[in-house]
Amino acid sequence: MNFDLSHEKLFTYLLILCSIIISFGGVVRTHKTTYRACAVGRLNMAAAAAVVFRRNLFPLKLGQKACALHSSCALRDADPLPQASFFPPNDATMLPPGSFSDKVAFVTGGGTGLGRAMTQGLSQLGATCVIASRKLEVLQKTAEEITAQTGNKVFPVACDVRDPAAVAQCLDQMEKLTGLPDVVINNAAGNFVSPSEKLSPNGWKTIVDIVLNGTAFVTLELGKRLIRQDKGASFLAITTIYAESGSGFVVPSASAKAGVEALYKSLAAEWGRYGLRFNIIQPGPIRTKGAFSRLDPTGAFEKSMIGRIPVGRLGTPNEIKNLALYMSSHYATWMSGAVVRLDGGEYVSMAGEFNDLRKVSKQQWDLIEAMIRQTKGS
Ligand SMILES: CCCCCCCCC/C=C/C=C/C(=O)SCCNC(=O)CCNC(=O)[C@H](O)C(C)(C)COP(=O)(O)OP(=O)(O)OC[C@H]1O[C@@H](n2cnc3c(N)ncnc32)[C@H](O)[C@@H]1OP(=O)(O)O
Ligand SMILES: NC(=O)C1=CN([C@@H]2O[C@H](COP(=O)(O)OP(=O)(O)OC[C@H]3O[C@@H](n4cnc5c(N)ncnc54)[C@H](OP(=O)(O)O)[C@@H]3O)[C@@H](O)[C@H]2O)C=CC1
Repeated sequence: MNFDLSHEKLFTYLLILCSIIISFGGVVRTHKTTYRACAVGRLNMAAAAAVVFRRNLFPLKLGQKACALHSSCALRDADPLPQASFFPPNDATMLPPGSFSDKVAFVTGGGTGLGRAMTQGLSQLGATCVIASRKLEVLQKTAEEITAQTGNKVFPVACDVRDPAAVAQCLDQMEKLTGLPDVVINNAAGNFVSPSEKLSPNGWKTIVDIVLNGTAFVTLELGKRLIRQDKGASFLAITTIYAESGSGFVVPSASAKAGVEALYKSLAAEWGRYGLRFNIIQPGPIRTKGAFSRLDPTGAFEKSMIGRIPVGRLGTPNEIKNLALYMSSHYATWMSGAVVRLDGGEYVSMAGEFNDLRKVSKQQWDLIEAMIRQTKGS
């Protein structure tokens, strides 16, 4: 067997080994002060390991080395590309005030990240909102903050979307609080990067249960209730760009998100006759704690990811908010079965065979052109 252990790799493995040993120390010791010291040690070790891991994948220039060795720089956000200055995000709410007056909105995963941003926007434009997820404390805090900011009530309801009985109970609670919704946003999700050969059956099931079954339980239960009451509504699902292409290392999520898209397109065809619309947003990368802590925990991939986005930057939660509000509003009543990608061009940039030729310089193009012209008549 050929072991290629460069000094730097050896150092990385040693650091990871040290952090594991120190972690065990933290678990075994019970004295508070010692535990705290260990916890700090663990964090520093993890940060140092993250730095070295990142350096192995993307070697740094000389001037950056001092920063890389300092743990506070370890998980610094990657910079946007120069062209991003042409495309600044506009975080202002796009639709006119009152666009959701007298409307009720139900948002799963509305306590954090993109769900929170969409709830904030709906509430700002007049909606009464119900947000549902597992962590009641997180929901309560978000609900209080948004209600204080907009003056419109946001109700938190605890619900694990994997459990159909819990979903039914949550919707019972919602009916008592607000009545059935006019706007439904299926945003809750679970995900983590993992080589597929490391996935356990329960790892697979967990993601598929949250993303596909959870969306189906919420959508079918709400759909049946809305149909019974002869009430129209807009349903929106948040998927992702790799729902279409598939992606290695997030295979349960890719499979489940593709399922969600099939579910929504199918129901758009079947349930239009009941006054129900179904649409999908496929976001590209947007910095949220939930996503980045599970998809890029070391921070090693962010720079290369930004490098393949033609607009040169990540998206913002408010950009998704504005699109979601439009698609859920009375301005979009002719939109159903639509899949809208919002990703700064990342998807097409990854798909095109020749797109790496962006790296070719002007001089290199002159050379290439001359070589091609020389083939004339051959
Ligand atoms: C390249 C840079 C990327 C930067 C971002 C780019 C974005 C572009 C496109 C993005 C798409 C984004 C999609 C998203 O969905 S982001 C949303 C992320 N948010 C969340 O995931 C929030 C909710 N998540 C959770 O609660 C957990 O993470 C969870 C694991 C999904 C569920 O928690 P819980 O029910 O408590 O499950 P557990 O009991 O902890 O685990 C269940 C089984 O899963 C196994 N498992 C857990 N983590 C891992 C892992 N990292 N690797 C392998 N297996 C894992 C766990 O071991 C359990 O299985 P068992 O041991 O067999 O019982
Ligand atoms: N950020 C990004 O780059 C991208 C995100 N997306 C999609 O956007 C959506 C929001 O993600 P984002 O805001 O980034 O991440 P978050 O982790 O912040 O959001 C996920 C939400 O889902 C909730 N949730 C998870 N499991 C369950 C469950 N079993 N029952 C009920 N609620 C649950 C979580 O709340 P709780 O823990 O309280 O249950 C959380 O509020 C997701 O659908 C994600 O796939 C798509 C592409 C890119």
